Amino acid sequence: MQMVQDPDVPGEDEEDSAPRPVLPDPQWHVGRCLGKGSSSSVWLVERPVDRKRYALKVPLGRDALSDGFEIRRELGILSRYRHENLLGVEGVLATSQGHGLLLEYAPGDSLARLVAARGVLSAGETVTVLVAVGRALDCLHADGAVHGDVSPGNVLFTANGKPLLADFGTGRLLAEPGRGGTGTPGFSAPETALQAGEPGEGRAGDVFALGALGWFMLTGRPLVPGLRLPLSVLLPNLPPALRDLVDSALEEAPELRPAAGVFAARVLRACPPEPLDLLPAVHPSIAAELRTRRTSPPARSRRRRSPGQRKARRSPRAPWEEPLRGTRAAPGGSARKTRRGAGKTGGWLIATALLVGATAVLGAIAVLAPEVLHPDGVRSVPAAGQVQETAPTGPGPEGPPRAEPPAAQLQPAQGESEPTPGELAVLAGDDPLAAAKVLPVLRARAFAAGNPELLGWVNQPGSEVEAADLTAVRALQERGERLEGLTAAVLDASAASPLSGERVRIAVSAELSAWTQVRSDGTQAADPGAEQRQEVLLELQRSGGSWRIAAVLPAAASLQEPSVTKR
Ligand SMILES: Nc1ncnc2c1ncn2[C@@H]1O[C@H](COP(=O)(O)OP(=O)(O)OP(=O)(O)O)[C@@H](O)[C@H]1O
Repeated sequence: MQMVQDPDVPGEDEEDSAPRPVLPDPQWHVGRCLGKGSSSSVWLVERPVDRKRYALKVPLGRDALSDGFEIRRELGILSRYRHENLLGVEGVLATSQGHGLLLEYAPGDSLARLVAARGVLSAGETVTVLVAVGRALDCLHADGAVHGDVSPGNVLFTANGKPLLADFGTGRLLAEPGRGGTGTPGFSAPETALQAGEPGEGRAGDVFALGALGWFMLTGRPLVPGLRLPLSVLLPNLPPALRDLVDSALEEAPELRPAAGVFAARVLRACPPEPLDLLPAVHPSIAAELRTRRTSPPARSRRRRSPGQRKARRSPRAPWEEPLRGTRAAPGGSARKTRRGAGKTGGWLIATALLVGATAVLGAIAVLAPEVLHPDGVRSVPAAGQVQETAPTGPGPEGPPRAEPPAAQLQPAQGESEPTPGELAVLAGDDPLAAAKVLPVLRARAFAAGNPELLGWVNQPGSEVEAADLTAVRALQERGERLEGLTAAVLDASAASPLSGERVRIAVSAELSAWTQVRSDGTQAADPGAEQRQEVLLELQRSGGSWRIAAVLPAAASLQEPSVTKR
């Protein structure tokens, strides 16, 4: 399985290198390091007298959080925001490294670590996270507050698999003075840098980040801003309603994005939520505590139900809202344990869950992202009523892609596999502005033909944009599909950095035509894509005597030099 290395996930060594805080108050015991961010390390602390566990977030620089009075005042404000999907802020503790924030402990670790350990999540698991984070944001937005850094490192899980949105306000408390609030690359809205400091405007930015979170969970990668392809290309088996909702949250225009609460409610209706399989990501000492692993495949009763019963089932609930297995409602509404209650779940549950959980995860990956399971080989995804032959692709992780089309009908038409001599001359020339006008055209042609070979001329080897494009075009190629009619026209290209040197930035205004996603037999495979106008910043790199795209950034990134920075 392809592991995704996320910048939010600290390695073991990195965590070990964080200085262990000493607490003057003897009633606290400091345990293992839970994680390390850019400005703080987080430690498990326990109060042996009542065995209560918390997470203690301590600044990495001693100067931060030195003013205990100011911190307590701010915490007073933060503690106004209470929601079941917001990580609780419990208080302040003096440590050898300044004041630390006492937080609710989330044993299930972070979404960043989960995706790094497992790769893509299933549609149902994605729904579980999106609904929770959407509801937490709705709570903040209703009070005029904005989170500002919704990202996988800031989504944590309880042992029940309930997602908790973390770092609301506390990130700001611990950050060094002068560090901006532009969010995390891949999760910040195109307009974020432009709107910094404008109160109220950030709500749509939070919704964009929520959509980017959905993209991240479903594809296993952060969004590459700019010329983004629709999810229908990458994940044709995704429930269309969920796909459309994620796309709607990622709309370029903030006013077109839904409100967080509306988004959460619609996502919950779009696809049944599933409990998260957290086991691969948690610390070994936590495995026995987890209550989230699936003990059976998503249940579908074969019994016929009356229309009334069907209606009752249709009211969707997030998994953490359901009564735990082994509990039933006692008279008076409270839940009490049955003979197979909590604490007796033991080895059989773990063993069954390991087996079923692993199968479910692999199944989800096979359906949603076959390239994750078969990075170098074609796994055919038959269209409705069709059986396709499979054939191996070439290896080619480095340099121009060498994937071979699996069947004769997938061969690109003459002239679609290479740039024209005129285009080649521009790419090899001295004018990056001219190259910036050709590269998006070639890129669109690669998608129109379902031909990854062309991308070897377009994207810088080893770049994120190359990986994302190859994944998408190979997915199309495997299915024998193409985006018929897709063309790109660059309306304007202007320098966003000095044009001397081997790496330059060009602001590009491009228009993508409408297209139809068609199978090799000409039938339509997904809803047609609409024409779109996009403003992006292309980072071009000249290597091997030719200009290629090294990164695609939101247009707003031109305001930040040298690249988008994380708060
Ligand atoms: N309450 C918690 N319970 C369990 N683990 C936690 C908790 N808070 C943080 N962690 C772990 O520590 C990691 C780092 O925490 P966090 O991201 O809050 O630090 P940070 O300094 O704010 O990071 P950044 O500024 O880079 O966003 C998290 O990704 C998570 O793995």
